[in-house]
Amino acid sequence: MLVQFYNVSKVYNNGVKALNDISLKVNRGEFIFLMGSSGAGKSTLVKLMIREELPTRGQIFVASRSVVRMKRNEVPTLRRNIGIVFQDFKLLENKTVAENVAFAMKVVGADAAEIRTRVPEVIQMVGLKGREDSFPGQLSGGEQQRVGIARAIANRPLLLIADEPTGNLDLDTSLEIMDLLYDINRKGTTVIMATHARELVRNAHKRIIYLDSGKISSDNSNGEVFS
Ligand SMILES: Nc1ncnc2c1ncn2[C@@H]1O[C@H](COP(=O)(O)OP(=O)(O)OP(=O)(O)O)[C@@H](O)[C@H]1O
Repeated sequence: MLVQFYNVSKVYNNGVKALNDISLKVNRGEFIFLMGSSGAGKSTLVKLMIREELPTRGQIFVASRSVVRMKRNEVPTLRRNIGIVFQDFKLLENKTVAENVAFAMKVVGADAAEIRTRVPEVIQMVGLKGREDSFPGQLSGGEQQRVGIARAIANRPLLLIADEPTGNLDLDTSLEIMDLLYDINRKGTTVIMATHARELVRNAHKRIIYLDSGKISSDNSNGEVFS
């Protein structure tokens, strides 16, 4: 078991109840779509997993460690085990493709030799060989998201969280990004992808968790899309 939520609720300081008694388990190796309308609580669920927010009630475990009881000095280890891909890429514009990936490794304390071998490896994996020295501004949206994915997997995370990763991309490019995420999942990384894109989820035959007003309204392993 990689992620466990037990009766988790989150009430923000302004009184908004973003999550209401959520329980869920994620096995190692799963690929999960997280769906639900705007405000349903998807981002809150993600923030709790990476301990950017703490729950108001309930327990959360990631890789058997309690995220709630975790000491401050254990948070970097948690975050190293989780790679995150953002809708708006969040690349460093004044760094090249290779430097963006290398930087993500440097900040978690990887040594120079490790960085030298791993950076070309992940760049190749995401299909950007030959673009190492390009800057983000010289790349298409799809290519920029590939850099975002390369950076997220550079430290070999147990879990990859993609928050609306295709939100800024056209359908063809989105499908290419999906193939890349499936490929990463096949190689063993657990993937949780929050999305509104029904056309990507439909026929994917992956587990879909629907949130509705802070509750899980369905959790379907067959990958059936409900209206
Ligand atoms: N930091 C915060 N402080 C107060 N309320 C918040 C905060 N973050 C989120 N909320 C509220 O919590 C609820 C759930 O928001 P959340 O961002 O988790 O939804 P979401 O499903 O990710 O939405 P979207 O699809 O638009 O990203 C919303 O009502 C939102 O306004």
